[in-house]
Amino acid sequence: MTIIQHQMSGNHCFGCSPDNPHGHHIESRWDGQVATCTFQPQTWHCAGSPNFVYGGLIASVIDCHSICTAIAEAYQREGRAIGTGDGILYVTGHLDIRYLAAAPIAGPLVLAARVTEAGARKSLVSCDLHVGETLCAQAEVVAVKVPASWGDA
Ligand SMILES: CCCCCCCCCCCCCCCC(=O)SCCNC(=O)CCNC(=O)[C@H](O)C(C)(C)COP(=O)(O)OP(=O)(O)OC[C@H]1O[C@@H](n2cnc3c(N)ncnc32)[C@H](O)[C@@H]1OP(=O)(O)O
Repeated sequence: MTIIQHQMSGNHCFGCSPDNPHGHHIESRWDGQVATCTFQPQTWHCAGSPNFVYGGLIASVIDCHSICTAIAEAYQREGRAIGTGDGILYVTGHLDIRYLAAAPIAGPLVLAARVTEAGARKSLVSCDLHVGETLCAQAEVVAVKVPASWGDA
């Protein structure tokens, strides 16, 4: 399965660049419809309780995974392999997360995202985050298309 982040160059993102030494290095696997991601939280990613994952970390991995899903789907819609030809870039316009159950720090966090609506300037992405059988968070993300030059600004 294609790892979205491995197909793109010039990515400095804290959440998903393979090259940011301080980042989360998430990897989003795209099957053409759904992108999945597994993230192993560390003990220091905890919330007030040492047993549960910090909500901001959950938002961070959902954000990156969802935007990369929007990017992958946009390349596919144009009939191009990810990262080929003129660059396609989306940013987060809106991130709406419902935290449904505390996520155990033992993890792993398992994310699944899909584009539910795609337009010329924006895509809507729906993302579920499970730990084991438990749906811990559910998000709706508005991904807004920006010029590729945004990545260099
Ligand atoms: C290719 C080169 C390689 C580069 C290297 C590779 C990198 C590869 C991986 C990167 C992965 C990064 C993953 C991390 C993602 C972040 O963390 S991005 C950082 C956080 N986000 C930001 O900083 C965005 C800041 N905001 C902005 O720049 C601008 O407000 C936006 C979001 C671009 C919108 O600009 P705008 O000119 O207002 O857009 P506008 O034309 O008015 O709206 C377009 C559409 O989006 C909708 N929209 C706009 N804003 C919103 C909003 N906030 N809520 C809802 N809808 C909205 C509008 O209603 C409109 O919809 P339609 O009318 O078309 O239906």
